[in-house]
Amino acid sequence: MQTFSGVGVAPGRVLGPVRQMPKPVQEPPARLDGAVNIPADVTVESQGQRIKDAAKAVQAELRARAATASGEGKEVLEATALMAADPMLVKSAIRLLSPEAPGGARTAERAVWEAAATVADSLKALGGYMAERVADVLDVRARIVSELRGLPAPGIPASDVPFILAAEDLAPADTATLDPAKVIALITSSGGPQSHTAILARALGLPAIVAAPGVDEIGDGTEVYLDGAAGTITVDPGEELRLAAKAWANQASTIAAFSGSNVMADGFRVPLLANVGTGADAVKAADAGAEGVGLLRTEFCFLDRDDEPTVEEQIAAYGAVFAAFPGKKVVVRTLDAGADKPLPFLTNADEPNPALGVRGYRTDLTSPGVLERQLAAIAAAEAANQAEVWVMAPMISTAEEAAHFAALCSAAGLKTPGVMVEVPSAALTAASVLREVSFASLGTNDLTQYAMAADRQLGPLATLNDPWQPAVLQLVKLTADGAAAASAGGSARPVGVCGEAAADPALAVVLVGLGVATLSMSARALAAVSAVLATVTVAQAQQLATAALAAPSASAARKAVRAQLPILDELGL
Ligand SMILES: C=C(OP(=O)(O)O)C(=O)O
Ligand SMILES: [Mg+2]
Repeated sequence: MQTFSGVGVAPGRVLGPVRQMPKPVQEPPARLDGAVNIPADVTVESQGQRIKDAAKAVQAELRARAATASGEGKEVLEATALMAADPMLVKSAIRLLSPEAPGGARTAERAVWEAAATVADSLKALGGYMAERVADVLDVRARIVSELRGLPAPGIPASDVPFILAAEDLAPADTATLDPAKVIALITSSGGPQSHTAILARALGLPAIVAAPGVDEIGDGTEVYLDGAAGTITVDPGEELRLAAKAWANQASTIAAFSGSNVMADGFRVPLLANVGTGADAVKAADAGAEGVGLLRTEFCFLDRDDEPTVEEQIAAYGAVFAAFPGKKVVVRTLDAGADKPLPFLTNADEPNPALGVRGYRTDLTSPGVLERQLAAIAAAEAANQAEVWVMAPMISTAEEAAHFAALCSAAGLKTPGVMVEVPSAALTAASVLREVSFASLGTNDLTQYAMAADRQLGPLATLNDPWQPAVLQLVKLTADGAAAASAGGSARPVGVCGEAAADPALAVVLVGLGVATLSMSARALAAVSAVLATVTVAQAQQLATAALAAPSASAARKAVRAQLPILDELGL
């Protein structure tokens, strides 16, 4: 039995066939020249026919998928299918094959590439609804070029049977097309525990393993067993593992749904909130019992566009989230563009070191006005809804930045300003940072990458990029202690956690023991985290936190804490 190992980022034991995520389509070389001789049997006519056939094949494939889809997905597939055989696109591609075309003859692939780029540019220039179709044109282009090359279509593979999706890594945009009814687990050769694959897996409740070298080479259709807690993948599993997967499926359904009010064994309340990116996520989170939203990733509302959303568009997007939580807390994070979440209208793609670049709150330096307009939109959406809105800035490094952000919030009429603590300098100076604002939320994903100087997206660094690292836990403690000092004699400055650490039930116990007041996670994790917190008192959580802080390594900390929480094994977590 061949095995692969990586970093388990979402628990679960499942068995199924692997499907590989096709590699992104590469741009075809610019044009035919002396180096690429056209074989004698290749004529403009034969190339033109190839383009027509490829466009038709893509259309047929999309139509077939639309026939089995429903709702919004069906509409999108139908619209894309129409675009695939659009005579305008096919005709202008064929025109570019001719030696008389401006710039000379092109290969069929290149002609499609350029023709679609021209269509995309004109749609963009039209703006509004038309501009929103640009992504569809580029999707169709990638599909036709893949068809011409005889390669699998880009994007998450279509399949009639449930499968385990294997990839090098997944991008935030892949979220939209991933059907959790078909994809039963995720395995990637790259990415770390805080990568978007990991975040996506937890959001969808899918078992997942990242940073497992070689899994992007497993053949399509190969049956594998994976254990998301252990981080192992076994090819051609035997009967024993088949039974283990079955047992897990039975056990997983025994965790009680979250009641909507998280209480520890001694009656202490630690509100469990949800991380969301859109109004649809917020509705799901409210249904799952979330006590509010601890992180609204506003950039997730605008990932598919390259211009700044208007204030009206923003009001609608935030309002949809607020409407799902009347009377409850919703913490909005202002745009966190840059590094792993590039937004073309805010970030410079040529930065040599994007994680240390102009990202998050720092984009206010290079694109003044965007933050003020966003705060105005948040305030307007708040006025139109009943949610209790808190606002925080990502990537705050100093007390001065915190004070500036608080002043901007106050000018916009937003009463509860806060900061994300995800840069070690903010944790180290938490008392002065928190004197400037009303609350803090620990972004343990970035705090870990910056504390350990390990890019959160890099597979080989996944062991460093682990929020159980005692250095990260020290920074969490410093933040909680600093907030307590800033609050002394005045109003309380609560510290929450909204990084992925909060979704790990064992680590959630440690975080509470370190003084964290609220935990925010993907809605899928609420039930498991609540079930585990219900078995410990605050005093026990503090003892476990002390043990974790004293451990010599992340794995020793995890092991020491897990050994004291028998409920984890009982629930298969
Ligand atoms: C919650 C966080 O933000 P993001 O993952 O969106 O960077 C974090 O850094 O922990
Ligand atoms: Mg972050």
